[in-house]
Parts: sequence; structure tokens; C-alpha cells
Amino acid sequence: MIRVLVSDSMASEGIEVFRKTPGIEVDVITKHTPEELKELVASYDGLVVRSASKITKEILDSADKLTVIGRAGAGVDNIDVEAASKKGIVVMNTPGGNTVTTGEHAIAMMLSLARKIPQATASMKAGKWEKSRFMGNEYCNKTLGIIGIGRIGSVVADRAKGLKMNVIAYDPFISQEAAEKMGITLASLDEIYGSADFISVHTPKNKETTGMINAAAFAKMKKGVFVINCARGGIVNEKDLYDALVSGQVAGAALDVFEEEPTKNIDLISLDNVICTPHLGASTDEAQTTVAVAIAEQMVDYLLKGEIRYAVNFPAVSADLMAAITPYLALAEKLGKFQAQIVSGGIEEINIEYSGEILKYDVAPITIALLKGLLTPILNENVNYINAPVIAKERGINVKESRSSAEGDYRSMITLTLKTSEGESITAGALFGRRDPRIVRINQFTVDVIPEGHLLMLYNHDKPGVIGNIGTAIGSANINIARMHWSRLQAEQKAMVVFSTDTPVDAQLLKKLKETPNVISVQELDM
Ligand SMILES: NC(=O)C1=CN([C@@H]2O[C@H](COP(=O)(O)OP(=O)(O)OC[C@H]3O[C@@H](n4cnc5c(N)ncnc54)[C@H](O)[C@@H]3O)[C@@H](O)[C@H]2O)C=CC1
Ligand SMILES: O=C(O)CCC(=O)C(=O)O
Repeated sequence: MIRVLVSDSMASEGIEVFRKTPGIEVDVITKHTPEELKELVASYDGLVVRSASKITKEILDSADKLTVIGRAGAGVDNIDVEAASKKGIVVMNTPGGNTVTTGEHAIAMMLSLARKIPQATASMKAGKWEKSRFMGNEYCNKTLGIIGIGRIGSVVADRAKGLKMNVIAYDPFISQEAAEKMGITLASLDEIYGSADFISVHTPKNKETTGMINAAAFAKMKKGVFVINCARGGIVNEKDLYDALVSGQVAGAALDVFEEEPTKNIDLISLDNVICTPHLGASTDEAQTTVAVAIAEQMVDYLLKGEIRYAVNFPAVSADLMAAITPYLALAEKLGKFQAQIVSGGIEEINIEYSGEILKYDVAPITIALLKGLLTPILNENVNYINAPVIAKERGINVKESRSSAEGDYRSMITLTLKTSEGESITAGALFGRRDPRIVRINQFTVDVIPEGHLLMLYNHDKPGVIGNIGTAIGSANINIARMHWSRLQAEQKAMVVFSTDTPVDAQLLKKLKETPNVISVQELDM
């Protein structure tokens, strides 16, 4: 039975998806300390979180069964994705499922902030009628500066335009053309700071954005600016924000997210000009149902069929793309596995050259399959599509992809060049009949080897009688030869032969083959 743990509160519709799937058992345990969670995850195959559970490396250390973590939402900064990848765990999220809801929350926060609605509500509930205390500001014709114009940022921009605001945005990863399509003017950060009356942050939290809105940024902003953060705590430095709010440089702040959650920064949230919500950006019935069902369906498909959708640590592969590239994935994995067994020395660089029809597709997953095949025979650890690139990086292996438009003998070809501490070695693979993997080149030799089962590869001097002697030795060891392919370099008087045998070759026969006259080297390969 496949076991899934839901460790944060999640809409019942999502839990139902797991419950009604035969072969899957789901537990919902939302109250736990980090130590308890660490103990819990050890016995589950899948884990669903929102933002409350912090999935650290320490927690993952005990997660030996875990193959997938699903985030019912967008941000995965509460998950140590690198540690998960290293363990071969897929991390998936549901981008888009709560976009509109969170964009609406940012707008609601902006409107409430400038019209002091929460403060006025609290005052009235305290029995007061303080009409002159809560003088507000109009939005019409004011400038809204959006930092990060992705999914949520663009919803905010769209709604703000409806409020007749002048919208400008900073996002180094969005082209002018894409911004124009959204009807938004791109600006530099300094231009935003210098001209915006409202600034709303919608970037992910990462090394570049952490602390991005700090004292230096506040100093550049227009005096009396309003700041809204419904993205992630820590993008706006809370200490610097406090100072800017107290000095009046910032007229007000609307915060949904905090450096620490639940926040202990009571000084900040107690300020009169701060309004706040406890990370409610995505909290609508609609969004929670959507993300819960989406993540449960994605996880079920992964756990039962190995289908990967919206993984943050694996390239996006649609069902159509997957169907088209599956034979290439198999070929790349075989090629990597073959090459790993014939090279010697520590691998320093891998160069993968793609040519032919394969170039129609995104080759990123094919490269990962090749790395998986290559690293599997070399390492004791369990290598999969998720951790293969991480392991290669950790081992200092430089992975290069290139594309060749040269017309070759095959519809598609993958050529793998390995640079090791002992030299360079090249193999190439192609598909036979568009489906069946073949090794078509081993260094200077042109071959046609089916990379399957037990292979025995011999280099020899190109002299009469060698193949006969080898065949006799194999036959006398009672090993049946299923296939045989040989190739020669006439000018160099060298040849190679690859046998496919029904059973593995033992050490005694290997020794005997190595001692056979004119045999240069012998290698057995397990495919
Ligand atoms: N408060 C809440 O409940 C929720 C918060 N979020 C948060 O909202 C944020 C945005 O989410 P989405 O729009 O879905 O993400 P997205 O990935 O669609 O958009 C993020 C945008 O930020 C831009 N960006 C990245 N680095 C930047 C930088 N240094 N400067 C300026 N722009 C930069 C990217 O190019 C991208 O366009 C994330 O932090 C996410 O975690 C998301 C959902 C709910
Ligand atoms: O699950 C939640 O309530 C928070 C959503 C969120 O922050 C996200 O999706 O990034």
C-alpha cells in the first residue's frame, strides 16, 4: 500500500482524491513538532504540505521511503528542494491554482491600507466614531509599482488598471514585448522607487530577493509611499520597514507574510499604519479546493504511474512530449550506462551532442536520463531522474549539451563524449525503427550493438583465428552467445567484438579470454 501523509490543513476535496484511489492510504496529521514530523515522514511515500510544515534537510534525512512532496500552493521556500533532489524526491507544486485569489488579496490589502478600513473597523468595534482620524488616499491616477510581474503580479496589474491606476513593473526576467501585451510599462527598480505611490511585491523568495526592500530601498522611495507584501516574508526587511514606518517615509504597510510565521514581530504589526493578515493570500474556498485537488491528482499520477507534472526539480514534460521522447529517454539511459562501464578514470566533463529529429524536442529530460544511466553503475546510491543532475554537480562533473545540424546516417543520434582523468572516450547511440536503442559508435569503431542483458566486449589485433578462439572459449564455458557484432579498423589492424550472452561470464572465463593470443582487452558489461 502506498502511504501519503498530509501534514498541513488541506481542503477535504483533495484528501478525497487520495481516499478514493485504490492502492493509496492517506493520513492527515496537522499538529506536530519538527521532531514528530521527522519521525512521521519516515513511513510515508508521499507528503503533502502547504506553508506551515517546514521540510528541512533534517526532516528529509529520515524520509527514506519518500518519493514525492506535493505543495498545495505555489511557493516551495518551506521545502529544502536541494536536499529533496539529492534524495531523489520529486517536489511538485500547483502554480496558478491560487493566483487569482492571492492577486485579489493583494488588491484588497492595498485598498484597505489606503482607506484605513481595518483601523476604522477596530475603532468602531471599540465603540468610537472617529471620522477625522481615518482620512484616506485615493487610488485613481496613482502609480502602482509592481515588483515581480509573474502570475500574481500580472493579476494585480490587471485589477489595478481597472481602478484607473498607472501601473509600472520591475521584473528582469520579463521581456518588454510580454509586458506590453499585459499593458504594463517596465521600469527599473530605482524608477519604481522614485515614482510609485504604492509598491506591491510579487517575486519568489530567493537569494536575490531576500532583503531586497531594505533601508536603502526605502530611502529611494517617495515619502508617504504604501508598501504591500503578499509574496514572502523577508523580501521586505522587517526591521528597516519598522523604521521607515515610524519615520513616516512609508505611510503604511499591508503584510500577509512575515520573516517568521507565525510572526513574533509584535512591535511591527502593532503600528497604527500597519495592517496585516496571517498568510491568508491563498485562503479562499475556491483556491484551496483547486490546489488541494490539483496536488492530490498530480501526486496520485506520480505515485501510481510515474507521471511528473509541475515538478520544481525536474523539467516540465507534458504528456505529449513524454510520449514523443520516451524512446530517446531509454536510448540516453542505455548510452550512459554503457559508457560508464567502459571508461576508466574519474569523470570530469560530459558533452552530449544531439543531432537529427531529436532536436525537435526539449532535450533537458533526455540529458537527465543519460546522467541517470551514467551515474547508476558508478555509484552505490540510488540514482533517479531527480537526483542525477544534483549528484553530477556535487561530483564536480561539468555537463555540456550541444546541438548539431550535421546530417548523419541516423534519423537522430546522441553522441556522448566523456573526459576523464585518463583521457577522452566517445560513444554514440541511435534508435532502430524509431524505438529500439542501439549503440552505433564506440570510440573509432562503428558498431550496431543492442544494449541489453549481458555484454562482453573485446579489443583484439586483427589477425586470423582470434574470433574462433574466443568463440571456442566461451562455448567451452557452456555460455550461449545470443548475438555478436564485430568491427575493425583495417589501417590500424585492430578490431573489436561485442558478444551478447544468455548468462553472465565468470571470472575464470574472463581470465582465459584475456590470455587468448591477440586479445588486447576484455570487458563485461551488465545492461
Ligand atoms: N500570500 C500567499 O498566500 C501566497 C503567496 N505567493 C507568493 O507570491 C509570489 C509570486 O508568486 P507567482 O506570481 O505565482 O510566481 P511567478 O513565478 O509566476 O512570478 C514571480 C515573478 O517574479 C519575478 N522575479 C524573480 N526574481 C525577481 C527579482 N529579483 N526582481 C524582480 N522580479 C523577479 C519572476 O521573473 C516572475 O515573473 C511567490 O513568492 C509566492 O510564493 C503565492 C501564492 C499565495
Ligand atoms: O497554502 C497557503 O495558505 C499559502 C499559499 C502560498 O503561500 C503559496 O501558494 O505560495
